[in-house]
Amino acid sequence: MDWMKKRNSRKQRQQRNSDPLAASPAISLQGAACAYDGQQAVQPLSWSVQPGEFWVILGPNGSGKSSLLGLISGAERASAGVVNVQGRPLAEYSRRQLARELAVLPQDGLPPLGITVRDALEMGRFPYRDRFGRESDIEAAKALLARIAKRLALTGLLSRRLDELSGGQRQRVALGQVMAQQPKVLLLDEPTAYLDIYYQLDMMELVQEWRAEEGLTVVAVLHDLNLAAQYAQRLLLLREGRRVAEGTPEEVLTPEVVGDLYEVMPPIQVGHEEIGVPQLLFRARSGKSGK
Ligand SMILES: Nc1ncnc2c1ncn2[C@@H]1O[C@H](COP(=O)(O)OP(=O)(O)OP(=O)(O)O)[C@@H](O)[C@H]1O
Repeated sequence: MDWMKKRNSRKQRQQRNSDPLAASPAISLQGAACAYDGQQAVQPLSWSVQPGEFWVILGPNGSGKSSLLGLISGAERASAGVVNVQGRPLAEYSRRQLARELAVLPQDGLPPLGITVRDALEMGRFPYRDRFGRESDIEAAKALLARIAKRLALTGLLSRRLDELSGGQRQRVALGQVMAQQPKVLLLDEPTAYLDIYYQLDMMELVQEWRAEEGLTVVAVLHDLNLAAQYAQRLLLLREGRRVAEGTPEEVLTPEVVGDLYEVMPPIQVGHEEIGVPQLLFRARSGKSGK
């Protein structure tokens, strides 16, 4: 029987090798740049994100983080180079095809519209509807939305209008909407910007769980370095549209690198006993607070 096992594993290897997507990064940039009216917001960048990885992009205001997400999502056209998603150049995707592969959760989530939570979740299914707005398997779609609502504790809110929800609840609905889209890659642009600590952790935990269960690839822009250190497997640090560092939180979030990047006093690094990742305490330039 050994020969059979060997033959099967050889066959599997060959199948993997002959499948051009099998070894593809989820996202790859080759010299990709973004410019507005000739001003470079992202300098030519080559960068790869492997399937299932959790990346966080960090950098000061105006360093090109959102522009980089825009390049990956196709919201911004590359002024140079190539962007591939799931092994295929962005330019080759139709809008619907891309929406099945990649979803974006913006900073302000969903606006406080008069539509219900149920409607908002259903809107996430747009890449799977035909031109008459029908799903090919209505029952499966209903079951999916019910699972998502349960998971996000939205079941009791399905008939509520978005303008009757808190900002934190609306951000949860926004996450539910992108979950309904069933993407393989999720881009998050400061998803916790307007949330209190409870909802910040809640949002990051939900994304982390989704990633762990379904092998989702995640790229998030965050301003909170300590939150980034807790969730990211890898960090990309930008300044003036250029990569200044890349690596694990332990490798990258050193007091020197962070102090230099944000032009602040090098923060005090404390090892968090429970979670085992570096956490940073910032201090005013004078070394005193409140002055
Ligand atoms: N639509 C636009 N038109 C012209 N310039 C733009 C546009 N969007 C961004 N920029 C410029 O590109 C540069 C990078 O901006 P970007 O928003 O990508 O930075 P960021 O790191 O996401 O900033 P922040 O942390 O403040 O959100 C900035 O100089 C900004 O002024």
